[in-house]
Amino acid sequence: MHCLSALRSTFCSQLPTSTYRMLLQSRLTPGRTSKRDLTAKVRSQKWNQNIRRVDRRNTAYLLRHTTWKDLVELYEIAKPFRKWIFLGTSFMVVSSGIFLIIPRILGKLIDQFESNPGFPRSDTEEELTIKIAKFFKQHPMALVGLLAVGALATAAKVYCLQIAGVNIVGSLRKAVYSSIIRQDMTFFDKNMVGEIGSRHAADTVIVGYSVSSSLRAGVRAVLVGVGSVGMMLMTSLELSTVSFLTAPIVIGIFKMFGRVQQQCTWQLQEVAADVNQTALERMANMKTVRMLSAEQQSIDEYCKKGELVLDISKTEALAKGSLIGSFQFTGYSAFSSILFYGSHLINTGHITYGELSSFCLYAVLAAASLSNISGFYNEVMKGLGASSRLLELKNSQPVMNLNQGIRKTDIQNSIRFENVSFAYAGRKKTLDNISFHIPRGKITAVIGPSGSGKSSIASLMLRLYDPSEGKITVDNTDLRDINATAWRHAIGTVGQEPVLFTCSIRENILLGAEYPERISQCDLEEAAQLANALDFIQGFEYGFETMVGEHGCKLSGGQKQRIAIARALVSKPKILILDEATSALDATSDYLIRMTLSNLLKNHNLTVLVVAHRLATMQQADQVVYVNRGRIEGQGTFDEMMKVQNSIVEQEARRRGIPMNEQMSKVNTPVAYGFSLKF
Ligand SMILES: Nc1ncnc2c1ncn2[C@@H]1O[C@H](COP(=O)(O)OP(=O)(O)OP(=O)(O)O)[C@@H](O)[C@H]1O
Repeated sequence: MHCLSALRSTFCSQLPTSTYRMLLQSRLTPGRTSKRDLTAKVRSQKWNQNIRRVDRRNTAYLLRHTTWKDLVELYEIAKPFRKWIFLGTSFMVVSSGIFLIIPRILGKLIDQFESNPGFPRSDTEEELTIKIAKFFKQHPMALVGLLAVGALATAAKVYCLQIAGVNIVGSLRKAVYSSIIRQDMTFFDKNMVGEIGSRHAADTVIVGYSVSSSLRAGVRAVLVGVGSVGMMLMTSLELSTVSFLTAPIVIGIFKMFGRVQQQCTWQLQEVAADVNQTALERMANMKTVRMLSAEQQSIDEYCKKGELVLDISKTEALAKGSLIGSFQFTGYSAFSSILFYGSHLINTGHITYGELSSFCLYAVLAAASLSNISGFYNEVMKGLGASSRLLELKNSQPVMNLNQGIRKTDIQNSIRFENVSFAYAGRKKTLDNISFHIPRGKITAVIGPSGSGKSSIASLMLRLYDPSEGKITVDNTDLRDINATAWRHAIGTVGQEPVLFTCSIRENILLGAEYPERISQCDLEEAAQLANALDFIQGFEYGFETMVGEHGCKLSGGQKQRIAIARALVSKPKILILDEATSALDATSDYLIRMTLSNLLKNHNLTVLVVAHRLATMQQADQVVYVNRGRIEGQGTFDEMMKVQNSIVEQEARRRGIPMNEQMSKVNTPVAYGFSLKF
């Protein structure tokens, strides 16, 4: 459970995957119709009237995706644990065998104790069970011993199959998580992280339940069911015929109500994932909900979706109730018929009291098995549906292989964007035929209005996405041919908003290292010192071991930012990508961060791409690239850009409402950094 909740929190914390990818924790489907769409359609319909139609769609979807290939694949995952499965099944055969023979022996014992006129009917009836019954009559403790062996075999069976189940689900969960974390960024653009997370968590629980409890109960039910029916036939053919007459009725009832129940259960899983997603999203962004006073709105939305769950649950409960009620009616009717007809057979000397008793016990066992088999069928189908979705996630192949290609960790000359165009999935071109170069050891500032494509350029340089057209080269090697993992490790990245994970400061900083185990305390402190973070970290009671809270909520904005900078620097990268934040920090934090980066850029001969929002940053750059609506509209040094009539830099300043002369005069004072522009 602990592991599960950890996974759930990993998934559902809604941390941007691009950040995670940038930090290269990827060491470790193409999108389909969103379930949200399905839910929206379902909501817009009157459930009680249309449930069959909607459910069929869903069932069709699930069954279409449940193939024998899935079973084969599940078997492959289960293969390493076949020893446990074999042991468990063997113990199951032993325990089922013992408990199947007991009613027959008890029947014979009853006949031995009773002065039964029909017992034994002939010498040939000195069958094995009679001999065993006689033995147990003389040695009653042996019967207790046999029962104890049966119980021990049952306990061993449960243990072995549970271990097998837990291991199989663990392997499946790991495989699916590894696959999700390696997907292309497009996958996360198309799919809602909360929904994938809750599906991953919920589906693995369902598969886990199916392969451990349900499968165990199901196989036992089949064994006991077949055995009981066999024993019923052996005990009395006439009574068996009466009992089996009820079978078509039971099957009919199961078909009628069982299917509706099954469909409702599947539908519930879909809707529950959506409700879960809504709740998690709001809870993860509580500050924003509070600031917008959107509490009531959030509750209303949650309740609205909850009503849908209630609607489906009502139908499910009705089907379930009808199923159980009908089973009970049929069962008791069949049992009464057996007793009536059985007493008639005793009177006519066809069977003995003991045989009627055995038969009744076997009939109860058979009925219980039938009910367990139907439950087993439901659970297995549910498990197959869930596993097919998990396998779909597991087998989804990302276009970009993270660990293939040339390992490049530095540049000799430059990075070049050559006629690069790029569009996000389902969007128009974000970047349109852009060409520029980022020389080694120089600072390149990309400027431009909001939404013009600056951060997208940074994403392409990090190889979070590949260009749709044109190419990016690193010393004449196409970036597509370069090992993405190694390349990203070579680049220190500070994003627009600092993203911290729910762990200690040390762990957050080490996320930036390719080999965290090789980073010494000295390296860690050096990175923190460079990022101007060492003083405040050492001021905390637990220093580097201080937990930062969810999304770093226990730290100030400036502290988060500086830890993010330390994380970018801990591996001593030669290339830096800095995306200036557009929201304001307090002037002092802003100044500290600015000075930190300024010193870093001056003294470390780094190749830097900075998405700049402030003039001070632009002024520090060796070249400035102006992007507007996805096109490059100006390029040159800061001074060159300033000389241009109605210069772009001036336009930028004016657009931001900053008088040029005032801005330039204050460029090196703390006040200059307080107006909004920062890393
Ligand atoms: N993951 C995404 N999926 C789809 N569209 C996206 C995605 N990220 C950005 N966009 C779109 O691409 C365009 C450029 O976005 P980008 O973030 O590169 O702009 P920007 O210049 O960095 O903006 P800002 O200065 O406001 O940060 C915008 O229209 C944006 O809506």
